[in-house]
Amino acid sequence: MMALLEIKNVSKSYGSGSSKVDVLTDINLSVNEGEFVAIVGFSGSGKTTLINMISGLQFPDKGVVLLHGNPITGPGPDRGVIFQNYSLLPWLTVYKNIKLAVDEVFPKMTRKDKDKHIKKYIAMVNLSHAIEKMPSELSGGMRQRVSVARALAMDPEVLLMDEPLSALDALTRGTLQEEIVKIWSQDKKTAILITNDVDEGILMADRIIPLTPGPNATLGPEFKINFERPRILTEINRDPEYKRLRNEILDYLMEVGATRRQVSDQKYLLPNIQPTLPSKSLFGKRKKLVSNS
Ligand SMILES: Nc1ncnc2c1ncn2[C@@H]1O[C@H](COP(=O)(O)OP(=O)(O)OP(=O)(O)O)[C@@H](O)[C@H]1O
Repeated sequence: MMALLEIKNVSKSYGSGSSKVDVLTDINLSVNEGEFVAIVGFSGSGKTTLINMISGLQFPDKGVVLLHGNPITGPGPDRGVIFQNYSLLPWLTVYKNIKLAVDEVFPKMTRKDKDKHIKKYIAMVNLSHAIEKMPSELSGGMRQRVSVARALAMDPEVLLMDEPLSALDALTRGTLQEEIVKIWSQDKKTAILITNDVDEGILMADRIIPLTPGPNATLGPEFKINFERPRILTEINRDPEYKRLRNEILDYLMEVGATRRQVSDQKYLLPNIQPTLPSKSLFGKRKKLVSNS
């Protein structure tokens, strides 16, 4: 069987000359239709870069990313992305944020069907009561749910999730984890989840693949997650196999993390430089350098 998605010998760097950083090196991954794969890794190791190359927002320097055997040339409705930062349009209601995406993917759908379709996904993430609200009137968890509903309403073949739940409180996070898995299994989607949370990976995925720390981050050995579905967190928490697996993955991550630190400690001596911020006084209120989207 041909894999739905194939990443072959992919490498990606940023910058050039002496400031060149080799972020990802020789990434190989093959994902079958209907699979749920979680990639866990350290912050800054290149997880977002990897997901961007699958979604078609960025391209490899070396190697290829194939979908159904064809190289990915850009973003497409076959891949739905759920980002970490919601990315909703602030001037549109919940309904209209989702409608905008649905209009784009299903231009021929009748108004009535479209309305039904949009409302179905809003109900699925339990936001029917907030359908006419603006993003500014919603909590972070609710915004993230809109973003989940929007990605699902586009009915993509592959669901790409870039730490979609990391900004949420534990309770909301747990609910959304369950909702995403439920929809994935009902709608027979293929899912790739990027996360820094091993427990999240164990709860949701069929396989966990670690991304080693950068630079030159690469995918490590895979860990199969064989717990029956539906998985109930409180139940698998008590399973000795859960503890064993969790420790095995964490041990692996710590080991590659520690090795990497040793290597980089020897290699680079970082100069002790304080950044100069464009503020009036060094001790005054810091100016906000980047605005949140
Ligand atoms: N456009 C860019 N130009 C230069 N360097 C970049 C660019 N984008 C990312 N990087 C660098 O590449 C590395 C990997 O970034 P990336 O965002 O893919 O990592 P990540 O694992 O998703 O990080 P995090 O977990 O913090 O979100 C980082 O060191 C980052 O500083």
